[in-house]
Order: sequence, then C-alpha cells, then structure tokens
Amino acid sequence: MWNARPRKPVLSWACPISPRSKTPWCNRCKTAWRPPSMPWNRKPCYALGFRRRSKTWGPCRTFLVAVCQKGRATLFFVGDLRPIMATIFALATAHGRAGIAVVRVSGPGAGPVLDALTGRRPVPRRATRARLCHPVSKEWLDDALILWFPGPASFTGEDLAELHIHGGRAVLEAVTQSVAEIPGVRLAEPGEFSRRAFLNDKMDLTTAEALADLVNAETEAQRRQALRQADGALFRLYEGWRGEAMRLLAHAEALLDFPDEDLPPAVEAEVRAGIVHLRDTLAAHLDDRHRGERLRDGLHVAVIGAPNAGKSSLVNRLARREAAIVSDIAGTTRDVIEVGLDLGGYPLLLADTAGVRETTDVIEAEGVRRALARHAQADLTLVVMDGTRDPAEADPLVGLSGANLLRVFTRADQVAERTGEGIWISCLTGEGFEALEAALERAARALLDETNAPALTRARHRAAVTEAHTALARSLTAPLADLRAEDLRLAVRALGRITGRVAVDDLLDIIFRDFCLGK
Ligand SMILES: Nc1nc2c(c(=O)[nH]1)N(C=O)[C@@H](CNc1ccc(C(=O)N[C@@H](CCC(=O)O)C(=O)O)cc1)CN2
Ligand SMILES: Nc1nc2c(ncn2[C@@H]2O[C@H](COP(=O)(O)OP(=O)(O)OP(=O)(O)O)[C@@H](O)[C@H]2O)c(=O)[nH]1
Ligand SMILES: [Mg+2]
Repeated sequence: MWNARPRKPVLSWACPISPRSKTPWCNRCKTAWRPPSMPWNRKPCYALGFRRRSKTWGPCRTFLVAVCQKGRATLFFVGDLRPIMATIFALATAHGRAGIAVVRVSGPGAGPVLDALTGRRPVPRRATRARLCHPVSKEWLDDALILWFPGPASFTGEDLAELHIHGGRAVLEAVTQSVAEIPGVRLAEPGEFSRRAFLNDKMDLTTAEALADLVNAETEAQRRQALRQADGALFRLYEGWRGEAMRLLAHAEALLDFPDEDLPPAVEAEVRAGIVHLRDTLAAHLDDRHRGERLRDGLHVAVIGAPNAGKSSLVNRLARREAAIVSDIAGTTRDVIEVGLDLGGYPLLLADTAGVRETTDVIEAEGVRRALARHAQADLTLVVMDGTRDPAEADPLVGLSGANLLRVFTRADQVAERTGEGIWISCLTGEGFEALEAALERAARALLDETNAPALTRARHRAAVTEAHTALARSLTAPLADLRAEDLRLAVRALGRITGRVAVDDLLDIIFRDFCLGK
C-alpha cells in the first residue's frame, strides 16, 4: 500500500497516456496504448515496477510499460510514489432523456480526455463551449459546454473535467462510449468520486456521507440535516471530542512515563474529571432517541386496528392515492403495505396492516402477527377504531398502551354522538384529516426535533461513539494506570474512525505544551 502523501508529481503524466503525443494514441500508428501481454479486450491494468537506484534497491521511480497495438513499446515514468490512479468517468446526472446531462471525468487522464475530445484545454473553472468529436474518427458528437478543474483545486482533488452535453439517449451513448474507449479510462464505481475526495483530504467521512444523504434527501427536514452535516457539524463535534480524548490520553501518559517529575498534583484528578465529563457528553449524544437516524430513514408509523375499522381507507386518503385495497369485507388487508409521506417536511413511512383479531386462518394469523410486530417497532402508532362501534367491547386493541399512540375514530359521518377520545375522521368526506395531519406533524416534530445539537445520523457513528463511551467508562475503573491509558487510546481511535482520521503521534507535543515538564 502506497501511502506517501501525494507531493506534486515530478512528471505530471503519471497516467498510462503517452507523454510525447499528449494523446492516448500512439503517434506513429494511431492505435491505443495498452500494457504488454494484456489481451486487448480486457480492462487495461498497468503494472508498477522499480528501478535500481545508484546504490540500493528501492522505489526510486515507478514506471510502466505500454505498447500500442502495433507492438511499439514506451516506458512511462511516474514522478512520485502514488499508485497510478485509474481515470474514472460517470454520468453525474440521472439516466434517461433530459435537457442537459453532465459527464464527469476524474484522474490523471482527465486533461488528456478533454484534449482527445475537444483538441483543447479550456481556461480552468470557466464554462467553455466546445465541439466534442470522437478521438479517432473525428466524427462530430455534440455541441457542449466543458469545465476544467486542474487538481488539486477540484472536487476530487484530482484533475477533473465535466462535459455538459445534450441529454438525449444517443448523445449520451456516443459521448460516454468515446470516453470509455480511451485507454486508462474506466467507468466509476458508485461513490468513487467522493471516495477520492476523501482520500485526497478534500473532505472527512461524515461530510462524504452527508453528500450522499443530501442526494437522497426527499423532505425539507432531511435536506436541512444533511446540509448541516455536509457543512462539517458532525466533523467538528467528533473531532472536538477526539481532541479532548487525546489531551486526556497525553496527560494520562505523562503520569505513566514521568511519575517522578514535577507534575502538578491536581493532574490525576483533572484527568479523571475530564474522562467523566467526556463520558457523560457521549452518553447524552447517544441518548437522543435516534432522532437523526429516524430523520434519515423516515419515521416509522404503524396503522393498526380491528378488521374493517377503516385503516386502509385512512392510509389511502393520507397518501392521496389508492395504495391499499379497501372493501367492506373484514380481513381485506393481510400484508404490510408501506406508503411514504412528506408531512410539513418530515418524512413518514406509514404501514397499513391487517386487522387484528382472533383467527384460525393461517395466512390472516400471520398478517396479524406482522401487524403487531410493526406496532412493536414503530416510532408512532395510529390506533384506528370504528366510531360506530362501542370500543370497550368491540376492539381488541382498546387496552393497547404505549408512549407514542394516536387514537383515531373513523366513520365520523355516521355518528351523531362522539364519545371516544381521539381524532374523529371520515374517510368518506375527508372530515378531520386536517386535524389528523396536524397531529402527525406535531408528533413527528417532537420525535425528530431538529433544533438541538447535531444528531447521530448513522449506525456506523453510533457504534463508534458507543465503543468510545464504553472505553471511557472502563478507563475510570481500570486497575492499572497503563490500562487506563490503553482505554483512552481505544476511545481516541474509535472517535477517529468516524471522521476517517487516523490517530497520529502528536501526543508528546501536547504533553510539553500543557505541562512544561522539568521546569
Ligand atoms: N457542475 C457541477 N455542479 C455541482 C457540483 C459539481 O461537481 N459540478 N458539485 C459537486 O458535488 C456540487 C458543488 N460542490 C463543489 C465542491 C467543490 C468544488 C471544487 O472545485 N472545489 C475546489 C475549489 C474550491 C473553490 O475554489 O471554491 C477545492 O475544494 O479545492 C466544486 C463543486 C453541486 N453542484
Ligand atoms: N362511511 C364511512 N365508511 C368508511 C369510513 N372508513 C372506512 N369506511 C368503509 O369501511 C370499509 C372498510 O374499510 P377498510 O379501509 O378496508 O378497512 P380496514 O381497516 O383496512 O379493514 P381490513 O383491511 O379488513 O382490516 C370500506 O367499505 C370503507 O369504504 C368512513 O370514515 N366512513
Ligand atoms: Mg385494510
């Protein structure tokens, strides 16, 4: 694994593209370069080699050999110890017909791709109009706008090009085909642009995850949460805690390493108090009723009740479409039917379920089991009751309890005297639905409550914060000082994993800055 920080390459053509012709094609025969002994129909794969330095063996220069299809070989030197990154491309906009489509190309070959398609390199970061032509046949493919972001000042940190083309199927096909034919260029894997941005220190992991969430956001609240995280809210939070854990570790290690030195006597107590404080901060962050994760996924709302109560009618009206079958036969719904809703910017996942009753029908019994399971896992449950019936005797769910229950009575249109306590609706006339939607929105806002500190948004973060919390708690009861330091180290590492930062050895610096040892 090469992990030398990328310095500026000595030679910038660290890519399997001819340096002399500045095109991916052999100057003499105009065929594409390929690595030796690779069948032409296989993906190009360029071997790295080492050259003998004057005295010792070592990775002084990396080189690769490529031959064109007529057998002409050329040696390519690479200026630094980075692996040769493939140049990747992908359609950045959605598939299918559209006004405009954007093809993104990133990697050392992005510039040569522009050369090959347009014959020029536009002014960096300026939209420039260009004719796109096939690199070999020179056939005119499209009238495009191109953008050129030389690395490292680009989204990925690599050389990056964007082709803004007409979004027709044939145009897309012709342009992406031409790009794909250029040797050393391949289709990107999902998330590969962001992954490269992370590897090139353009962003931390929480930011990369937030960009994914932003693309997936379907409601306003989801968009707000993702944007806050993309802006570094979680990065600052977790890096702050990691810094604090590192400071505590530095002090704990100082106690270990220099027991006889003149350490301020209160240090031990201070370290303890610091650990307790950080542990409690993490505990409070973990104890957030999963609001960040719920907001990402959508709030799970189970709709349960007796058969024929009107559950499916209610769900259909909220969804404003016929999502579930409605009939006057009791036991119509058997499977769980999920419907996504956007209520005032909050994402809700409504689950219509089978009517709950005693039954000997095996399939219906399974439906009832699933209905009750949904209720058990739900963030919020709508208990639907037929308003024309006496709940005390007719409804098996009348005794149902739980913190997040909303009782709804249907058939308000057929009832003169409303005795039951809850929201009265009519799925026939729509009466009461405004109140129902308002109640759902209020419940969602209370459960998702965005106004507080940044929330945990992913199980990955939760696992790491939990691990750090456990390690901190354990360090307080560690029987030996070096076990305590080890627990602190584990906490630092766990927190560092969230942002993707690897803990570095700058502990000694912190010790001397804070303590002025030996003075
Ligand atoms: N056409 C287009 N639109 C887009 C993107 C894109 O990549 N292309 N974005 C992609 O997600 C978003 C904008 N985000 C971007 C983030 C960083 C850089 C960038 O070039 N950063 C450089 C230079 C910074 C500067 O000068 O402002 C850098 O970080 O070094 C560009 C876009 C949304 N819209
Ligand atoms: N008048 C009136 N009829 C309703 C109302 N809500 C539901 N119905 C009728 O009641 C019958 C049962 O409605 P569904 O929505 O299928 O009831 P369900 O609770 O989903 O029933 P199962 O799936 O069998 O458990 C249908 O004929 C509906 O048209 C209402 O508010 N007023
Ligand atoms: Mg139903």
